[in-house]
Amino acid sequence: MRQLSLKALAKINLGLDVLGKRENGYHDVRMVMQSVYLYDDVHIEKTEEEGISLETNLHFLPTDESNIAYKAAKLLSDEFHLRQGVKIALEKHIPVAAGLAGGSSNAAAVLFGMNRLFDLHLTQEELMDRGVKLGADVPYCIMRGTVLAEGIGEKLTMLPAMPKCTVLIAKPPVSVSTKMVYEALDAEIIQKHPDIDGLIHGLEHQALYEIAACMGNVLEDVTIPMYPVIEEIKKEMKAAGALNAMMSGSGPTVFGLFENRTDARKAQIRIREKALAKQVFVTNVHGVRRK
Ligand SMILES: C[C@](O)(CO)[C@H](O)COP(=O)(O)OP(=O)(O)OC[C@H]1O[C@@H](n2ccc(N)nc2=O)[C@H](O)[C@@H]1O
Ligand SMILES: Nc1ncnc2c1ncn2[C@@H]1O[C@H](COP(=O)(O)OP(=O)(O)OP(=O)(O)O)[C@@H](O)[C@H]1O
Repeated sequence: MRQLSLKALAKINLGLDVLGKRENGYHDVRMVMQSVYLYDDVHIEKTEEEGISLETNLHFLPTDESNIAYKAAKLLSDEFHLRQGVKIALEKHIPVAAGLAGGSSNAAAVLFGMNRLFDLHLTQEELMDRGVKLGADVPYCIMRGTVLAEGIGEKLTMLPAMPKCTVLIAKPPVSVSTKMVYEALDAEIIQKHPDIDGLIHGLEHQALYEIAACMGNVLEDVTIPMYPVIEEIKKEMKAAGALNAMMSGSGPTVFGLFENRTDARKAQIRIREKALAKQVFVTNVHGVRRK
């Protein structure tokens, strides 16, 4: 096999709680993660000449070592002293710096793809051990599906798959630094912890209303005061019939869960008309078939 084309899925956080802070600045989290059917296309090709080359359709993204997909390729290439090179093409659709793990998902796809192309025989767990060196969300992006993430996000437990529903995703035109959001959280007292156990209970009982009611993200307290547009988008989604709407990750993207695709479409149009966000996608949760 010389080349592979992979779908690097975006994630949303159905629940995001922060439990404490470590000496290295990272935070202990308890999160329920969910893959959605919004993805970047990642093409990976093995080349005869050594070295890594990367291209992308987004002119503002770096194509050197500072691209996390490049870092992923370098990590495996160095560790396994690969004699052949790799050519990566990223066709980005996932909004950037959005709280949707776009970069992490690209890195996960490169680790997964190179493991196949170069016959490295790494297990999923071994790939995830390498992934966490690149970013806290990368191990999850390798595992995908509905997952409880603990530790700094790398301790993963599979959960029952999210019941089918429509997900509306809206990224307002502001960019948020994850590092800055976590640092700003340190100056705050967390007012209300989300009900992660309630979310898990809802998933176990396939109870979409309970899941929606238990959604919560402590990082909203940091990001929403900075960007009130997030709250406005949440309100639009709820007014259009969303079971609930919330910020994903460190933001600024908002997602809403809908039982009805027509309502999600209506909300999409209103959000665009009111110029709250241009990047608005009607999509679905992505179930992952387990062996
Ligand atoms: C906000 C989330 O996306 C929710 O899924 C993740 O917790 C962040 O995952 P990520 O972007 O892959 O995180 P990394 O790239 O490893 O870290 C970016 C920055 O976020 C902060 N960070 C990240 C994860 C974590 N558990 N605690 C942290 O404090 C650190 O300051 C770090 O410098
Ligand atoms: N392959 C990549 N795709 C997107 N962004 C990348 C990539 N490589 C490096 N970056 C840089 O990483 C930063 C964060 O981008 P990304 O889209 O991964 O953020 P995010 O959606 O907030 O991720 P997370 O939810 O994991 O915090 C951007 O400023 C971008 O320039």
